[in-house]
Amino acid sequence: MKVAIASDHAGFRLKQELLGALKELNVDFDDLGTFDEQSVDYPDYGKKVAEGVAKGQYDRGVLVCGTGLGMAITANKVRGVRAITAHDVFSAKMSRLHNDANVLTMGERVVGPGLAAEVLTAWLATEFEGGRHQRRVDKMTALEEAWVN
Ligand SMILES: O=C(CO)[C@H](O)[C@H](O)[C@H](O)COP(=O)(O)O
Repeated sequence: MKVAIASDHAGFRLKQELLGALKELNVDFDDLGTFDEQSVDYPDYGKKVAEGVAKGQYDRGVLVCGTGLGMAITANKVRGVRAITAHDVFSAKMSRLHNDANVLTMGERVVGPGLAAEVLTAWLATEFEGGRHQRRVDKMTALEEAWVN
């Protein structure tokens, strides 16, 4: 599995912690920035990760900002992306089992590094269940495609 990860300035420190978690998990990843705590605009980084996932360059994306919310809104503008914000393990697992979420967002101002690493680990390890959930994901995709033109 190949993962893209990025943050804005408000998520930089948590992103650095999550890089360590990815290394411990032996997950192949690219860090797409930002690379320090200088103020930047989260949509620029959300776009990079979301487009990489949508194009198939990455299997999953991880985005960190202050709350996780702006990154999720941004990533969900890109066709094919199903981004969710999760700060608990149950939601993270369910987003994979039922929603086939391909981008996880978290907020450094919301969650501590220990729990964030647990959430990320659970999210990466959980597979989509398919079945009735595939039908529902297909309906979300159809809705997205209907609004493209
Ligand atoms: O949480 C965020 C967006 O949902 C981002 O991290 C922004 O950076 C946040 O809105 C706060 O920005 P600030 O410039 O650090 O006040």
